[in-house]
Amino acid sequence: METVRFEKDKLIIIDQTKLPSKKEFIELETYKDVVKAIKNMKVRGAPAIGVTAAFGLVLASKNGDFSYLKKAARELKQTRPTAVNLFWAINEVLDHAKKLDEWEKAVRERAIEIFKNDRKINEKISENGSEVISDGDSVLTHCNAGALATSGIYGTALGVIKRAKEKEKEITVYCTETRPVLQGARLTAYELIEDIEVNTRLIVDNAVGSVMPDLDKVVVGADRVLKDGVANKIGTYQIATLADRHDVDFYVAAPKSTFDLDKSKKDLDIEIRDEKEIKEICGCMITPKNVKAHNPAFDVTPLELIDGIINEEKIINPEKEM
Ligand SMILES: CSC[C@@H](O)[C@@H](O)C(=O)COP(=O)(O)O
Repeated sequence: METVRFEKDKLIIIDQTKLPSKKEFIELETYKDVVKAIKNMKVRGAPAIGVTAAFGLVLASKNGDFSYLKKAARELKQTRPTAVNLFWAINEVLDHAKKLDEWEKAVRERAIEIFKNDRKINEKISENGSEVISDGDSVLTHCNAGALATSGIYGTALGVIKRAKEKEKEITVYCTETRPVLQGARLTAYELIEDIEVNTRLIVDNAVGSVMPDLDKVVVGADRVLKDGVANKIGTYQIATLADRHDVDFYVAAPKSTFDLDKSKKDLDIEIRDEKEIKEICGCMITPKNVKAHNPAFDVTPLELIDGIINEEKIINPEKEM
């Protein structure tokens, strides 16, 4: 699954809004193209938007003017507010560029490094997380935290499942549709059956309570690990609450670049997306035209509902170690 690649001074991404019906790649030639692609969710998922923004800066650096690079960084930071990886990756590239005289070269070097490291980190998260999955487990995941949400190959939460499957553990994966953008129905279901080839059951979001008694584990990704909770796709908090009620272990898989432990829930800017995402399906209005919809894209799960946060180093017990 190739989410992002940088080739001949162009950024090539798979258009995630078209999946699974079309596997279409688009070429981004300027940082403005990258801004649009992130806003429109052609690329999405915390690590993937970080990596894409880093390459957006490479495209901006071709202009040769450092103030243009800083302008690009400001605009890229305004695309989506919640996932910290976006801000982390942009700051990493800028800091590296400031250190070297040949700043254009530095921008490119750091962006490529972030991309390559993300792949290695995903592999480590997947290996660490695969240890919590037992043979015969039924595991639920929400949204898409797979290869498509990262630089590729493993992903985070889906990487845990992929690695467990590689270790020949028999697993059944329940995946939620994840309204309103349907990352679960379109992207996770696709990765689970096409790439991971695991026994998969797609469920509507409202079915989580009904299947919870049959589950052994929940594994999700994260957009920001805060000192008092984990921000992830809207609906994660209610899944964690149900898991707690049914004594099902709830895990978050996320790289250290998703950690922002100086901030707490009250500091978080939760993205509110266009109400059209709720009111329309495939461009067709399904609600009364004038109804007001409220569309927060993320929620925060308090640490006491989380049994472990799996990163590239270890599995953290959030209540004891954070
Ligand atoms: C490894 S991806 C982790 C998260 O970014 C993922 O779970 C998620 O919430 C994605 O939201 P999205 O709105 O699709 O960007």
